[in-house]
Amino acid sequence: MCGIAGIVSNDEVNQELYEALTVLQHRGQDAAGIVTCERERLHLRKESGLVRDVFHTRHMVELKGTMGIGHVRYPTAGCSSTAEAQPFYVNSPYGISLAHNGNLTNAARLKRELFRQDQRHINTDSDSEVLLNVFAHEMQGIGKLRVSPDDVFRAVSAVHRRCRGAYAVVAMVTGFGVVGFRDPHGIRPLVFGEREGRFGKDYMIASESVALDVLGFELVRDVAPGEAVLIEKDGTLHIRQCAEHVVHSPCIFEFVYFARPDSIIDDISVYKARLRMGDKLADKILRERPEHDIDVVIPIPDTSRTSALQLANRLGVKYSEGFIKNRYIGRTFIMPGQTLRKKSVRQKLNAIDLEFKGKNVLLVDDSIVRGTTSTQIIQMARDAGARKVYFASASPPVRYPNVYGIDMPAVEELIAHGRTDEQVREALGADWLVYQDLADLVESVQKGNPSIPRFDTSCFDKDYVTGDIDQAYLDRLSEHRSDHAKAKRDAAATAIDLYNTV
Ligand SMILES: O=P(O)(O)OC[C@H]1O[C@H](OP(=O)(O)OP(=O)(O)O)[C@H](O)[C@@H]1O
Ligand SMILES: NC(=O)CC[C@H](N)C(=O)O
Ligand SMILES: [Mg+2]
Repeated sequence: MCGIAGIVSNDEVNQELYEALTVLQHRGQDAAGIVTCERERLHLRKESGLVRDVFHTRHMVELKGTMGIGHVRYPTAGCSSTAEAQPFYVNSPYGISLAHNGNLTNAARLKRELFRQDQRHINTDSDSEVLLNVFAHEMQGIGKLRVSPDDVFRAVSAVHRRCRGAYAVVAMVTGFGVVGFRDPHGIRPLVFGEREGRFGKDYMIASESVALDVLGFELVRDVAPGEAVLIEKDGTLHIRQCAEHVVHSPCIFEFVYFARPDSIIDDISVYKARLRMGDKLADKILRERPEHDIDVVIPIPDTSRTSALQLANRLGVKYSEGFIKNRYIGRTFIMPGQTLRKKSVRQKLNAIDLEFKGKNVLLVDDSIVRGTTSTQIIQMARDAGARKVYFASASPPVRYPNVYGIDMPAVEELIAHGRTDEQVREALGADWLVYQDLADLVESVQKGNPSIPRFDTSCFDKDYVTGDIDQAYLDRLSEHRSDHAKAKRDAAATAIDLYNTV
């Protein structure tokens, strides 16, 4: 999952883009980048690392201009090399830069097409570079010196015809404006907002509404699936639906784990959705074990806190913060490589023994994916003296790869793949394991906006909303992106790119 942001303002945007990326850091910890436009000149800084490590004062002063876009990356294609940090840039036509959240499912075919038909060179294995070049090629077709909003919208329509998969995008056309668009399924989130600037309106497009809140922008609404929102450099706003067929089906995992609870996605409060997940899970526990002997409910910080609290309330059982999280360690699930993820869980979480000693504890997490967190946490609860360790997951078992921008490519890495719930319980070492039912999860989220017809739930049920995923695709994905394959590729990667401020 990546975070993207774009701002067109009356004032310099460097500091605000930096702040926006900091607020979106939970969506990507691997690399960060900002490109700004000062009249006809672009300024770029991107590098591997967290936002606070990538941008130093010397970079910030160079990032001049009143419009720009930014990106925080969590790789789901290609490798972790700095060469694949975003925004990407092509000089022709017009000088276009682009930041992408999601994952194209037909990137390999498009890459061949771009080379053979469009005579374009793609220098990395990133699907986002492919996406930029498709967009650029369609803009090339305009064949005019000056771009108009119609031209940009036509190019976005062509992107929708050629690209498959998930893409929430901000792109900047040098000297012209910033455009945000979302794939026709609206798999990844994208919102826009406005604010009264010094000489007129300022606009911002971002992955999550929390970035608008923090920067003082008023949320206007979500960018609709297939829609494009274009802000010209003078602040003129244009909006157009650019897709022919739209089936809104956002990724449900955003609500389970990725998004911040204080964000509103597709008119659904992530916080409230998580509270409802807690309610539903409590109801299931009461159904399955009306005579349960749980003494205390303990969340696994951070993400499960919201649903765990509600679950405890509903059960009428004490809630306790028995694990303390080191605030300087990031999210472990989106770290690259299993060795680092494993080590980081222990560095990140520590138990307060007295909350466990002699008690039957119910540990609650939002999800169990590889089982890295839950296996260690259960052991820590036992080491802290718990009598019984029960485990509840606010989402169903993750059994299938995600192909839309979450890096879970290889089924053999998923602890629930090929295992019954009982076998997972055994593998985790828990005394009891309860998973949320998929129908309950969907209901928890959908209740916030019943007009959304469906959600992408593919990692739970193998039903891929774009309809273009078969077993051969999943096999190729697993071969290319398993932890093992990635480690090999990352070691070999080199950086060749546009001049990068150092
Ligand atoms: O089964 P796993 O492969 O371990 O993945 C699932 C865990 O990873 C995530 O936590 P993470 O530490 O990434 O972030 P958080 O602090 O937001 O909970 C998620 O909240 C689960 O705790
Ligand atoms: N998580 C994402 O959205 C990743 C975007 C893009 N596929 C990349 O790997 O850089
Ligand atoms: Mg967690």
